[in-house]
Amino acid sequence: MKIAVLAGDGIGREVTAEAVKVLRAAVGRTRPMELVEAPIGQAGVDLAGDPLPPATLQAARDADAILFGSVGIPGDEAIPYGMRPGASLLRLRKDLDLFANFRPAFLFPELVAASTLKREVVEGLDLMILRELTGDLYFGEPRGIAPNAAGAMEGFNTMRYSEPEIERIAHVAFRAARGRRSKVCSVDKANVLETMQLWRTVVTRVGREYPDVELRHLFVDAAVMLLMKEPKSFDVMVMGNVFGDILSDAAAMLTGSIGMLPSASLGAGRKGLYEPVHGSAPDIAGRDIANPLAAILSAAMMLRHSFDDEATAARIHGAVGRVLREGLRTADIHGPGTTQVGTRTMGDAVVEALKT
Ligand SMILES: NC(=O)c1ccc[n+]([C@@H]2O[C@H](COP(=O)([O-])OP(=O)(O)OC[C@H]3O[C@@H](n4cnc5c(N)ncnc54)[C@H](O)[C@@H]3O)[C@@H](O)[C@H]2O)c1
Ligand SMILES: CC(C)[C@H](C(=O)O)[C@@H](O)C(=O)O
Ligand SMILES: [Mg+2]
Repeated sequence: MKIAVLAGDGIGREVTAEAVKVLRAAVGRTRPMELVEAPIGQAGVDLAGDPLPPATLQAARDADAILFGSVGIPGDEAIPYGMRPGASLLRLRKDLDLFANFRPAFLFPELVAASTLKREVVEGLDLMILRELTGDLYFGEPRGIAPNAAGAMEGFNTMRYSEPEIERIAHVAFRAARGRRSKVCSVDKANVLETMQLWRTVVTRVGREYPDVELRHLFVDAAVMLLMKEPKSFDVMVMGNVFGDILSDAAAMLTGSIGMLPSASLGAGRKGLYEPVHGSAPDIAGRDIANPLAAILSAAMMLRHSFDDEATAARIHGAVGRVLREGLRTADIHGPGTTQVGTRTMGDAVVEALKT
């Protein structure tokens, strides 16, 4: 198992350290594991003058899987695109053609009280947001800021999806649904945008190859509303890059905290990039208070998808559940009757729970 560890910036470093700790403890001596650490994001700029240094890209290409933390620094939205920490992650996803981003929103029973919604609305929640990750406004050309014909500065980005790009993510959605509750909800904005009109046409056509899977279409505005109103009515929700970015953070409120949401970015093969959905959280970085469970659960997804080790993945999931049952909580999910702990203590507790 060759794993590139790209911890990045801010709390990315703190939570990745805990994920690595848990990974080492869970895998133990059962398989040889080589961890290759490399800088990315602002850490890449500081060390090598590039948010994605060539050596880091090479380490990611050479690895069987990538464990990613988060990238970003305060005010980075003002940095030119190429040098912006976030651009490193986008380049990596594109270079490795990791087009299918699985963002499960699963509510641990112990965290029902931490959810923003009422118990009956969220109890037992288990939905999968599948976000297309290498197209859309994120990568469409032309893009930029330039003077327009009237001499005013104009910012522009292009929403683009080709038929093959939509087809491949649609197939992933229907196949994923077959292993779950056989329902796909495709989220678009076909009532306004041509790109999304094509999206709906292609998803509908691909859906005919999966007559056993129920297909429903929603416009993104209604989808967000229904996600909050009746989240348990969904199974797999498939959507483009931009809507997936937004809806997955919204889903965090159903599961108690963004610190609970892991993700897997996959391509055609077994290789994947695994990262918490959250960012570098500069507001809490360096204080040992970030929730490391999303990163730890991302490591479990890595074992499942890249190394076909369902048993160890399930052990990690079980250990997280046990720690929550014991009442341990980081600040973001802390409430009455629970014990607040820091990032490192939470990681240690998961390692301990693996032994029982
Ligand atoms: N995948 C990534 O690397 C990624 C994802 C999102 C944002 N970012 C970057 O991160 C930086 C900050 O962005 P943001 O503030 O919009 O989003 P963020 O996800 O970093 O933080 C949003 C809020 O959630 C909290 N939070 C996030 N993760 C948490 C955790 N594990 N435990 C407890 N609380 C947590 C933060 O304290 C903050 O209040 C920006 O530079 C942004 O571009 C990176
Ligand atoms: C940091 C940023 C580029 C990234 C995205 O928008 O994809 C993040 O928000 C995410 O959700 O992974
Ligand atoms: Mg995001």
